[in-house]
Amino acid sequence: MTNQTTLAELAKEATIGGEGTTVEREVPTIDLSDFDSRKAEIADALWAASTDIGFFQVYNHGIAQEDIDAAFDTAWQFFELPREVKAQYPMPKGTNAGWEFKAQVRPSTGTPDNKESYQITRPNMGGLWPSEGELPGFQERMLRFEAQNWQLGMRILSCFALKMGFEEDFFAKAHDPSSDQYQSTLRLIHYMSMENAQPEDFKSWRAGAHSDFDCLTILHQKEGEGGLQVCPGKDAASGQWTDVPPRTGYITCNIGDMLMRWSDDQLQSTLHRVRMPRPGEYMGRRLSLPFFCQANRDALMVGPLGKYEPMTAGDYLTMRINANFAAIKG
Ligand SMILES: O=C(O)CCC(=O)C(=O)O
Ligand SMILES: [Fe+2]
Repeated sequence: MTNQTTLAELAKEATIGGEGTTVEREVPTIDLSDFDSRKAEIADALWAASTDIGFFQVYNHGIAQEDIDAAFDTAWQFFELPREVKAQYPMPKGTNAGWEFKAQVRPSTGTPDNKESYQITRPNMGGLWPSEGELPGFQERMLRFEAQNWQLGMRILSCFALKMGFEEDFFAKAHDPSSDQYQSTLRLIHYMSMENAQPEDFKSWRAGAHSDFDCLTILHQKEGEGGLQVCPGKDAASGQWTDVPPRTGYITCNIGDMLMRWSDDQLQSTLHRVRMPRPGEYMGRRLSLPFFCQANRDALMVGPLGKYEPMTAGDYLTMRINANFAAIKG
């Protein structure tokens, strides 16, 4: 069962690398204001969006816009550091920590994404923080932003817990940041400017089609820096993609493979990608800040309907990463 699932997930990615067509679809927007008193209603809306398209945007989400803007500014300060400085903090293989440059190859495309990224996974940051001299305040600001995202992620996951018949703090316990088993990740991404690019450069992808491995992704984007497209499950074979334009005040969220399995395939992990800008669109650099809620390595995934064998989140991720790697090599 386990291996079949992995192969099915990979087969889904490998057949979906083409351009496809663009269609309009509605991505639900969900108001999180008065969260505690409106929780049942919010949980219904989150569940409806996530059992259907697997993507939604939240507003009145509790993270101050100035904190999001400051996180983007700080991320840009990092990417502007000289290459030799960033190269001191390379991502160790098989981890989600440190800096990589055009190194993430997707099975769907077989080519590296046209981006650089820096990832923060709390327990794995030894030797990977830029020094205070190189970038003052970076570590402190980014850890604070990571915690704000964790908070929002756990609020949303508490609604899924409610719907799945678990205790409301079930997922917060499974994503405990004080444990050395913690593996949730804040990623800073810089997609390079295409202002002086050659026509053939536009044939690659900013991020090739993929589904996320995690439970839930909280994705910060900047208005005017679009490109994210989604392709919901039942339409994946038809290659019909839908633009999700970023809007100030809204945070885009999506279900990942881990929560799809954990929910016995009730919640949908949906293919998505970041396309290149088209003629007439903004050609400059694009930044995004996704936070991946990945349950701690020792968290045991047992679905409410018992569809799959119990498995730890650590084993699940290792299985996915190895299968991805094999698919790329094959
Ligand atoms: O940059 C984006 O908008 C999406 C990034 C993404 O899908 C990912 O890093 O998994
Ligand atoms: Fe993604």
